[in-house]
Amino acid sequence: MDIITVENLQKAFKGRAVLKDITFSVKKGEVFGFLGPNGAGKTTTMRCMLGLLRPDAGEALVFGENMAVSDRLRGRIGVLLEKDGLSDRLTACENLDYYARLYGVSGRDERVREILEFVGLTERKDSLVGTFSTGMRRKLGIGRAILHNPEALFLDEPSAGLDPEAQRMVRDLIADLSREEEMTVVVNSHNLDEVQRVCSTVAILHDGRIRAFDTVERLRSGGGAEVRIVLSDRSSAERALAVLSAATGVAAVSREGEEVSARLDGADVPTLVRAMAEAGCAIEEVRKDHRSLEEIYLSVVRQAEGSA
Ligand SMILES: Nc1ncnc2c1ncn2[C@@H]1O[C@H](COP(=O)(O)OP(=O)(O)OP(=O)(O)O)[C@@H](O)[C@H]1O
Repeated sequence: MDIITVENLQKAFKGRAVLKDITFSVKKGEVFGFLGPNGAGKTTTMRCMLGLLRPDAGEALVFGENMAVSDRLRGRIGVLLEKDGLSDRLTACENLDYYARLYGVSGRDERVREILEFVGLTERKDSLVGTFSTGMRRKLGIGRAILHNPEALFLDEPSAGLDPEAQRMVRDLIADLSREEEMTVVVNSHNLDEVQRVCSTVAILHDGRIRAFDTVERLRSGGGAEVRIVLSDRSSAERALAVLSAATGVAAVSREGEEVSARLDGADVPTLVRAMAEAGCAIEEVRKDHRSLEEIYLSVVRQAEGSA
């Protein structure tokens, strides 16, 4: 079931087209990563989805409705934008309590305690938010966004400016929300490693258009996985090279000493390993690699720049 549908979205600021034609959808329970260079239009798209900005054409629907006109949807979504809505002059606990009242959360005290625990801030619950590090503040911001148990969560650059440990905590929080709460999560991000680790689906935005949109798994295995085989000796490697060259579904083969590499185009690894073993190759190690999301992102963006 699609929770979010964005269709042919267009938006210009002062006559400059920022979103030229944006179409994608997000299914229930997915963690969707929205990627793109600075200024590509990620935040603008998110603001259109949230009903904070009116598109010039096209539509962005959440739970089948336009958020700009359907206020009752607010309780079903959680949002953490660049401005996190937390007050420096209140403690972590008081901030959450304020929002719990605003959302009419039942069992307020218990829920605030639960959220503080979930984001790992129980020990700092009585500290003023103004004294928090960027990472602690971000965690509390995520806690604030999920306080009312939303079905869908929108995060704009959740790990920007965080050190690696805090980035990891944010990543783990997102993964937990998806796994344990089956929350649908939309993440705008520049952090390709984070997206590769937590997102199930991604869209790559460049110059106001979607240049790639697929599951992370399919994107990474598209364009051919590569298999590397280490043989025990050189004659085995030469034999393996001959077997792989003759096999169907192998796009390219090369050898370097005792190591043979093959780019796959339909062939599966167990069949190739069996064929090499039958030809008497002494195999030490077999490793299959997929392209990283970073490689895919860079090639998509470069291709888009080349065609612009
Ligand atoms: N309210 C506005 N008025 C004028 N221009 C705007 C407005 N909001 C965004 N823009 C412009 O639209 C473009 C896209 O901005 P947006 O913030 O959506 O990009 P982004 O992909 O989120 O970038 P970043 O990764 O840097 O956050 C930018 O050139 C920005 O200056």
